Order: sequence, then C-alpha cells, then structure tokens
Amino acid sequence: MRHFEINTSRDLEAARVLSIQGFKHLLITETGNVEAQLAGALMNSREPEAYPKVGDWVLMKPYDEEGIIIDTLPRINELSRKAPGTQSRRQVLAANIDAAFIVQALGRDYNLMRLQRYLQQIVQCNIQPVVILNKADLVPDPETYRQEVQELGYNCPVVLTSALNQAQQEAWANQYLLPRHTYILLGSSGVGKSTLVNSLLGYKLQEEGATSTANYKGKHTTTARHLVLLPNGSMIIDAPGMREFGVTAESGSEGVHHPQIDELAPQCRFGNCTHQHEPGCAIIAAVHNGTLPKVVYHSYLKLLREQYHFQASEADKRRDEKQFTKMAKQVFKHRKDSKY
Ligand SMILES: Nc1nc2c(ncn2[C@@H]2O[C@H](COP(=O)(O)OP(=O)(O)OP(=O)(O)O)[C@@H](O)[C@H]2O)c(=O)[nH]1
Ligand SMILES: [Zn+2]
Repeated sequence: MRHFEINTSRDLEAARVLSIQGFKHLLITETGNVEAQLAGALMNSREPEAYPKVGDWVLMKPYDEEGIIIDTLPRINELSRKAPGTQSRRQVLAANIDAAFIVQALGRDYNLMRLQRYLQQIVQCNIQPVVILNKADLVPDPETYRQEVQELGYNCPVVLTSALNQAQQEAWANQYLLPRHTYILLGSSGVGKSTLVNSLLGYKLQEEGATSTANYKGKHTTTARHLVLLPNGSMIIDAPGMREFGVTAESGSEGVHHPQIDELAPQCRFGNCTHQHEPGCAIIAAVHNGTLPKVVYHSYLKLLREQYHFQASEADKRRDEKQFTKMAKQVFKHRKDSKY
C-alpha cells in the first residue's frame, strides 16, 4: 500500500497486477480496476522475467479508458520455479507474496517428494510456506498424513481440511489469512484450490467466467493466475494446477536448505562437507542413529542433484551466449574491415 505515495506526480499512478492474459494486464488502482498494456520501452529494456507478474506493483499512465504500464516497482520477493520442460530457465510466477499455501489432496494426489520440492523452492524464494492437506474427508486417517508431513522437519504449519466443510475453512482462514497480506495457492490440478477460494469468498468466482474455462468434460479448470480480494481484506492468488514445480538456484540462497540439515552441518568434520561420503559427517551420522529421517536425507540429495543440473545447464547457456557474442563481434569487425 505504501507504494501509492511514491509517485502520483506526472500523472502516473501506482497499481497492482491482478491478472495477465496475453498482452492484457488487469490492474487495480486507488479508483478501481483498469486494463493496461506494457509500454514498448519496458518490453525492450527488460528481460521477460522482469515484466510485470501477478502481484507486482507497477507505475501506470492512464490513456483513454485504459492504461500503459511504464515500469515495475521493486519486488519484495518473487516466487519462481524452473520453467517446465526446459533445462535451466527460471520462471517467475508471482511477486510480493507473504506466504504460499501448498495444497495437496489426501488420497491420490498426496506425494511427499513433490511436497518437498515445493517446500524447498518456496523457502529458497524467501517465502513462508503453509501446507494445506485438503480432501481430508476422503481418507479414514487424515491425522497420519499430517504427522508424516510434520516429520519432514520444515517447521511450517500443516493444515488438515476439507474444502466442502465451511466451518473448517473459516477455522484455518482466521488463523492464516491476515488483512493486507498476499497469499498464493499452489498445487496440482484438481486438488481443490478453486473450491477453497470460492468457499473463502462465499461465492463462486468461476461462474463469473473471468479466468476459468470448461474443458471437454464440462469440468472447470483455472486457466490463469489471478489475484482476488477476500472479504477480510487479504489477497489470494489462485494459480492453475501445475504439473511440474522444478527447483532453481536462487542467488543468495545457494544449496538446498532444510532446517535440521542446516543445523547439523556445522558439526561435520569438513567445512565443505557434501554430506555424501565424507568421514565425520554429522548428517550421515544422524541418519544412522535415526535422528534425521531417511526420507528427508534422500530427498535432500535428490533436490541437490536437481539444483546442480539447473545450475550446470545455466552455465552452459551463459557460455553459449558468450561464444555467440564473440562470434557476432568478429563478424561485425570483418564486415567493417571489408566494408560491406
Ligand atoms: N471430497 C472432496 N472433494 C473436494 C474437496 N475440495 C475440492 N473437491 C472437489 O475436487 C474437484 C476439483 O476441485 P477444484 O477446486 O476445481 O480443483 P483445483 O485445484 O482448483 O483445480 P484446477 O483449477 O484444475 O487447478 C471438484 O470436483 C471439487 O468439488 C474436498 O475437500 N473434499
Ligand atoms: Zn556432512
């Protein structure tokens, strides 16, 4: 909110991005919603990841009934993942997030490794995670799932709920959704993200037809990320179901972080211990004596490998780019020398 004071001169307005569809950006301003497009200068001067994302604060110049986005204001944080299918591209999903809710449905969608990948990436992006185990009504023993997640040792809240139960929604919403804070719901398709948002809103957003489409089965699926204002004044971004949520290597947060592993690491004999084969490794000792669950250690190694691949291919890409620039310079010089 403080951004509103920054620049009201030169007929620029501060606004926040609610949703993006193609070139159309839906913004909320002090006076209402407005559609806006990116200024050409912004597109030319920035990497696509610096283009406005849902949750960004932007400077906008009103133009007719619409607006032109002049610039993105500095982000408090950005939620990113490895772009699906690529080796090494980072994709920013949303910006300025206070906490991310990772939603998994109990039963078929429940997957501990996938959950840890989300946790790792969210923590690495400097965002507080909260795990929501939805569809608790579908399993006979929901509490055992909660315990299993808690044993992963991330010290983050784990909520057990059923989106179909209004009273349960209110209970966790009262505890975790604060006014003026921004949240994002993440998870695979069908885990109940839209049902959760609808029940928090008290009406069906999808029926407004703004950002959801019916697929061939007549089922509604969320097709774009959009930020919605909840009755209590908090804001939540409902993201379409994600098939992949790959880890990246965020600068300033190198390595894979896990609270228990980070705490034990200083006790390893070697300062640069990789916790894989070194003698005197405190992590391996903790796995042997049972204080660090095997599942945590194995996922740690797996995530470390994924991050290594991301970094390695990123380095390849940079080297290729360097070679290309060098080649382009040589061609340019050659053309200049031979004047054609
Ligand atoms: N039994 C049960 N069904 C639920 C619960 N939450 C959601 N559902 C059902 O699960 C189905 C999928 O829910 P959605 O809210 O569309 O899932 P989504 O995560 O938004 O899916 P995408 O929009 O594709 O990302 C719907 O038929 C819901 O009625 C729950 O807690 N219990
Ligand atoms: Zn070690």
